[in-house]
Amino acid sequence: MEEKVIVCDRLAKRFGDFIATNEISFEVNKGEIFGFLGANGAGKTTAMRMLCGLSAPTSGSATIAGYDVYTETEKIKRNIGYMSQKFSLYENLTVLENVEFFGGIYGLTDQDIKKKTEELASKLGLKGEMKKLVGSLPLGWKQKLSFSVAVLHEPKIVFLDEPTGGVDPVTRRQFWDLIYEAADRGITVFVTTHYMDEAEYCNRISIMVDGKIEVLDTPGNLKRQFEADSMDEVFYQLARSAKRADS
Ligand SMILES: Nc1ncnc2c1ncn2[C@@H]1O[C@H](COP(=O)(O)OP(=O)(O)OP(=O)(O)O)[C@@H](O)[C@H]1O
Repeated sequence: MEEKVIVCDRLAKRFGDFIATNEISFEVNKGEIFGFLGANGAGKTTAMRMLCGLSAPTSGSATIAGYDVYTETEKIKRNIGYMSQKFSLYENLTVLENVEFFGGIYGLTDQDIKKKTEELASKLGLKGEMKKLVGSLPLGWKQKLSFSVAVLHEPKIVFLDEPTGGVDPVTRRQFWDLIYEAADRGITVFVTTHYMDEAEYCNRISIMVDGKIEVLDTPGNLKRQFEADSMDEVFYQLARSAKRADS
């Protein structure tokens, strides 16, 4: 049987009278790449914050790597990696200093950090750049580095919140090669994106509209269901029914 690393049942979050995430239910398997899509304001970030143990749900249940989102948030944090477009690396530290810093935060030994640093430098082709400030690197490199740092401690799940904003499809494709490698090692990838080429790369995707998950399936099945040639078309058909003002 497939190992379920995310199990979410009628998970909801209210802000006063407003229901940001409305009873969402789904499961994600070990090593799966799960795309979490929705228009602006659909409730993705709110849901992801609950799954990462950063915000208590109003109702429903969820376990992440077997740990409860109400009572075991510290254990959740130790077993996940997280990368977002907004928060990632320290721009005013060198590549090496960033890797050492996050390795330390994640509790890696000095020996592990050294080994991981060498692996990362060679895999990303950054051997000559380790002493450069992260701020001086092109955006695509920063994103790849940021992802590599988010999985430095081999977490069970890595959460990626719009990880590839602002780069071209070729650079996104290179980023996705890293995602596939991580998934092959058994790391589960939970990713939000607005780019439909990325949606096509996921094993399964859910699409949220106004706080609810409207559909959840493989990209191929969704295209068949909506008689669409692309995920763009599927997304458009669903998102145009959204009521929320900022969608
Ligand atoms: N702390 C809060 N208090 C009140 N309303 C909130 C709060 N956080 C989020 N919301 C509202 O909940 C809704 C969902 O927001 P959320 O950020 O989860 O959407 P999203 O799908 O991640 O959108 P985006 O793609 O723009 O990041 C929005 O209407 C937002 O204004």
